[in-house]
Amino acid sequence: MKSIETTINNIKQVTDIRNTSTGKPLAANWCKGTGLGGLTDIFFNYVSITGQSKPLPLKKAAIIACGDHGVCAMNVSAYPQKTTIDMTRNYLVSKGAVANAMTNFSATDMLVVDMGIAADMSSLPGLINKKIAFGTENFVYGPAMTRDAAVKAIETGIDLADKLAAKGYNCFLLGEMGIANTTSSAAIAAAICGLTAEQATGRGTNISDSRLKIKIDVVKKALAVNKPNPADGIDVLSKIGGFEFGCLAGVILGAAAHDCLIILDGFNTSAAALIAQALCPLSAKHMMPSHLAGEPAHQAALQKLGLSPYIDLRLQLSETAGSSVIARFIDLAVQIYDMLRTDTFPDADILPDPPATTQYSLDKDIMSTCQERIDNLTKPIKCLGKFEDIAIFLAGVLKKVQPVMDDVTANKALLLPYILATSRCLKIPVTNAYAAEKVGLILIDGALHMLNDMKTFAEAAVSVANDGPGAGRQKSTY
Ligand SMILES: O=C(O)c1ccc[n+]([C@@H]2O[C@H](COP(=O)([O-])O)[C@@H](O)[C@H]2O)c1
Ligand SMILES: Cc1cc2nc[nH]c2cc1C
Repeated sequence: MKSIETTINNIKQVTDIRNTSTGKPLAANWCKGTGLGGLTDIFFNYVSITGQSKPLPLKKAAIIACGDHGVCAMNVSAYPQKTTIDMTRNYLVSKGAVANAMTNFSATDMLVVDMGIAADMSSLPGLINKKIAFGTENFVYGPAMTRDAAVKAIETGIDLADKLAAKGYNCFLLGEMGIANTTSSAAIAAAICGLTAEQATGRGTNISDSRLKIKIDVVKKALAVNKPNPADGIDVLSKIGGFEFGCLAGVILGAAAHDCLIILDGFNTSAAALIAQALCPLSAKHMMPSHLAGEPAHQAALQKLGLSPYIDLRLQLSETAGSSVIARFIDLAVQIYDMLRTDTFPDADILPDPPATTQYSLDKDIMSTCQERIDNLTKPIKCLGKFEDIAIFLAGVLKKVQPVMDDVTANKALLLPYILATSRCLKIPVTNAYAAEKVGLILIDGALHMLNDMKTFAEAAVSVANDGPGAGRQKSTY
């Protein structure tokens, strides 16, 4: 197993390939296209990080690190701690979680790692057992883990990345599962970005106002009791972190040392990234952001990392939902690049701003049945924002609770204005009509993967919410 220090020593600076002699032909080919908006940055960040002179499609691995948190005892989540076990089973047995749907959507191989679930998981087939302890200590009273355990968690992630890079993976998507871990990530962001507990703490799994008050107080106490040193990533991780965050920080360092791309996801993956950056500032240059999550400190965390999100889908999760979208956009950008290089990119209109809209006739009953199903899929309620809106809209237009991509293709002429409008989730919109249609269809494909690949709480035997808007709405019998 490689040490943190050896790994860090192998991480190189990333330079924008457009400023190098290898990159000039790439830039010249790409410039033949017009109206490619945010795809331009996505494409050049990918090739710059991976140092490719002939851009290739991605070979993607998702690492879902799972761990429990002693701080769960403070009543800071909308779900019982057992949900960490339930969801880990769901990834591997029922295969009905967001991470299953999204890795299907982005053709990503998924690995699930037990870094510290508070139960014996040894009988679960497919689970990579790297358990460090049965959950962290409650960091309100003292450090979450020892310094040695923090180092071990990071080195576990480095080792996973080393092995995957040796198999040819060049892109890493990060995911995590751990009830109460947004209390940890809020504390990490507060410590490293210099935020108050109030600024850093959000609703996580969508907790009520009363739990949010408790959670803010818990973060305040954790910072006062532990006094993490923001300049020392291991100190921060050991005092207020989680085993899964250590693993993901290690994956980032290991992947960066192999010139691989790391695509961040929600707030929790940014907390892991802040730890990696504290250990090795250069590692942040190997990361690409995806979406802006609902947690209030996500913006500050991304800013500290020097990143600006490409999309806003109102997602509140780190289960590869945002990173899968960016992975699909990279694959699209590589296809477009190939067409530009070979002069086969179709002539396309430049769209007006804003694009044309259409009034659709919507079946409200079908939409509310679809909404109920989505609320009962194994995820915190309302955490998939725009994906949920897209699926419900399509159900209403196509008059089918669970439409599929073939239904969209069969009704493409009708749906085209909606498809083009959907493409506008990119912060720098694509105005080329050909590319905008592809971008819109990718988002629709993601939404329909969520709707059709995910299982309900009852089907996957996952615990439902006991607080916030999910309580009562999510049913263990649905
Ligand atoms: O990463 C995010 O942006 C994010 C935001 C809200 C919730 N989560 C997920 O919800 C769980 C933690 O939420 P909580 O309320 O239990 O702290 C954990 O399993 C995360 O994967 C993740
Ligand atoms: C509560 C909950 C938290 C999660 N975190 C990641 N996936 C999740 C799914 C559920 C259901």
